[in-house]
Amino acid sequence: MFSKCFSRTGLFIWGSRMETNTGINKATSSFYNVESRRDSSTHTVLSGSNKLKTMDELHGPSFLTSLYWLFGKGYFPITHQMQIEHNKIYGPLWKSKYGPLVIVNVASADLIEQVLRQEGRHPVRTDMPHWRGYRELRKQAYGPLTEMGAEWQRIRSILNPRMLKPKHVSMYTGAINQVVTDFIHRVDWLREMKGDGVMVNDLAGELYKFAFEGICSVLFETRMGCLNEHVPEETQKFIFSVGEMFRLSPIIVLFPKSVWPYLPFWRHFVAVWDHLFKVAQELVEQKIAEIEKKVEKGEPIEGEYLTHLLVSEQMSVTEVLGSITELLLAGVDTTSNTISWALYHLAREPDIQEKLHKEVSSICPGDQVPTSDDIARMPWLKAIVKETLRLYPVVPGNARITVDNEIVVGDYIFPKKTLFHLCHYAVSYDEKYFSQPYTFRPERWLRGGEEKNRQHPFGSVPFGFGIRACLGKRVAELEMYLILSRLMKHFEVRPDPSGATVKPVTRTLLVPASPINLQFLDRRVEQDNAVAAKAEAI
Ligand code: HEM
Repeated sequence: MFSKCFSRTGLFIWGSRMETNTGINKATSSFYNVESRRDSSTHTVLSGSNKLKTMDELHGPSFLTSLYWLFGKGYFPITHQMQIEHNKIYGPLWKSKYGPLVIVNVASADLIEQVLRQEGRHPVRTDMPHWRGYRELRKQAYGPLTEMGAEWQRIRSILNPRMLKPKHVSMYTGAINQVVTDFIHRVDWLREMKGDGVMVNDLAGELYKFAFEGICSVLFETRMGCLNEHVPEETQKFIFSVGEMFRLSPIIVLFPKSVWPYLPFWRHFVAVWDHLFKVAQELVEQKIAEIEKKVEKGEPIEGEYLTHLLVSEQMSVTEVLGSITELLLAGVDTTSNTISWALYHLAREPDIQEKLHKEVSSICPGDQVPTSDDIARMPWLKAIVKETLRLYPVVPGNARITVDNEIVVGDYIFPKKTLFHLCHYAVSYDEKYFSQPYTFRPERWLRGGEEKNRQHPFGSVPFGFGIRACLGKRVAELEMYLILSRLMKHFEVRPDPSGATVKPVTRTLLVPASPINLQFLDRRVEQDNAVAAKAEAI
């Protein structure tokens, strides 16, 4: 039973696979001068002057030991931490057994680079049976997260340009800035109504609404009212459904597919997916109706993401719906949690916050609202986001599966269909790559700095790597930069006076284990008081 669960994925990794036409990836084979080929995974392979070991020679915890770690020692909700502990015990390459399934864990930047650089034409993370199972059940199309092979490549080639090309992404600045303005009003309202004039409780919960509103404004050019005083029920339900889907995913995969229909939480899992697709479908239908009206009236059809997808007719409406649903769900918890962690640290590190406030105020003085051009001149802001993602990579463990080729990683040769778990969280906290790894030090990311020059390019890759890397990277960055810079202009953020520290847990994604509550002190009042004091003095 456990083999299926862990095999198929998502217990603690997001995965994908490598494909090449030859047996052993060319780059690696020439590096290792691999001449003789593995004839069975149980024998050591002689390759030129190098002796490659096989997977059988790789050590690691047994099935029972792994179960003990997860459920006996309580690492199931903190599998990111288990990466660090196992790295200490077994070194940077070890295998974990779950019944007949074997996962190869990779916890060094060099070895992760080797795995990722051997990525084939159609990388796939994992087969995601539970997510794909829902789509099969409801006859829905796969999107970029769940599709594979040549079909995946086709979808990405359609979805990529308006998500990743800087000239397109910068066009979303106005829409996102309006959402930021509404978020600031909401912070004002929350402080007044619920926080004794300063506190905002459960910041991550509030930022989910921001992120949902933000991604909807990008995809649909529509406002959802998530940041109104009274949040629409549908929106609340959507955000709740995303959270439930991520929470249930690692539980569902514990069971073989054949028993899913009999599990009480499978019904709940299907219901939350139904809601995600329903919301996306309503938005897509609304857009189709808008376009049809314009066509009838002979008006030009202008618009960004969804309009372009529908008008270009490169995908069927069902395919558009499959992709839009996945973009929506990928766009909520990811950015919101990263912004929460950034603010959490800024509140605890007043010097870092002050430096950011100065940077933003000097580039955008007075009431000037930061734009994407302004952001390009804010290296401290960017360094803060990078450092936040190093300490809290939303995807703490990514993956790749070799599908139809053997590859060499380190001193080992791995057969096809090997599942590699890329332990990004462990690497982020490794002293080899980052000095004072547990300290929030954005300066390590500043260009020209000594530490930056020494950095390993695969030390922190929070958005993944290669052609299967995050589709929303540029939009996510723009959202995070625009909101953090504006919040800094308006507020000084201070920690929860109760002194509560917040730790992360892994629920597919890395999220805060408890609510992040922060004080937001109004800088506008301070500025007004300073002006008044100056006037009085004169
Ligand atoms: C802080 C924000 C975010 C982080 C850290 C993040 C991180 C990641 C990572 C690590 C992957 C896997 C990449 C790989 O396997 O190499 C991924 C995939 C993906 N992300 Fe993001 N993401 C973020 C925000 C977003 C947003 C806002 C969207 C939607 C607009 C999005 C959409 C996607 C999609 C669709 C994929 C699947 C791509 C594919 O398999 O082809 N992400 N993301």
